[in-house]
Amino acid sequence: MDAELFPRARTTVAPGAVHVPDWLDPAEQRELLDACRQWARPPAGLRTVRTPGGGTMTARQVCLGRHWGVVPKCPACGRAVRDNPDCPGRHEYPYAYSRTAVDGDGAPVKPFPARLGDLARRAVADALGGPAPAAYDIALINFYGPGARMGMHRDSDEDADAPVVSLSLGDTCVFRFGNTETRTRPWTDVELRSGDLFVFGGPARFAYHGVPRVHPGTAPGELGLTGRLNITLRVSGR
Ligand SMILES: O=C(O)CCC(=O)C(=O)O
Ligand SMILES: [Fe+2]
Repeated sequence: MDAELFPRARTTVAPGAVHVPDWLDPAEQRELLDACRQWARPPAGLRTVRTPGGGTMTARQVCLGRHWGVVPKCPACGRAVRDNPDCPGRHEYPYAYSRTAVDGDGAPVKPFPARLGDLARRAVADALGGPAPAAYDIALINFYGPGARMGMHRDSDEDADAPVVSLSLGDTCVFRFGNTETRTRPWTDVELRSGDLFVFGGPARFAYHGVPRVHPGTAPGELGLTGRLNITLRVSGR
């Protein structure tokens, strides 16, 4: 498998953005994968995410705690998205969090397990040091099958600036971590492998990032996963 002579080093990719290789051991990875398989079952299970322009994302997703997706109505004022420029809500972009799988089967989203909150706090403490916020309450789990990728975007639908915690399982990917101003360069490409942790908070919290490539067939054989899973843990602030 990974035959490096030396363990991969932890890297600060930008102030507030830290990559910790091999943060989850093989047993923890398997346990998390088993849990993801349960969470991916209906109701409110793994779904294809629609994009505002009528397309679909190539990574499929399941949410815990809050459902993230395209909403036809603004959660702040109840009017059609893009239809009320005076609203303090999120009219500029029709994604939002809700309690049900509004763009899926409509079922209530599964609860956010307390142990994922514990994991998130441990991750923040390990990666960034210092105290971690208590309030982790959202998990977005993305499954990358053959050819799936994710375009450059910011995680900006939360009402909190707590660090985002990202855990990777299965195939290795190229994770592109950019800047807070534009979705273009400068960026840094980081290889995320099964068990790796990436945390972005502080000045890096709202940086653009994406997954331009997943390397098929690179998952550790003993994990038993074809493809890649990424779990991001977040604080909704609501
Ligand atoms: O798959 C990844 O590593 C990144 C996922 C991501 O950026 C997101 O879910 O917002
Ligand atoms: Fe993201």
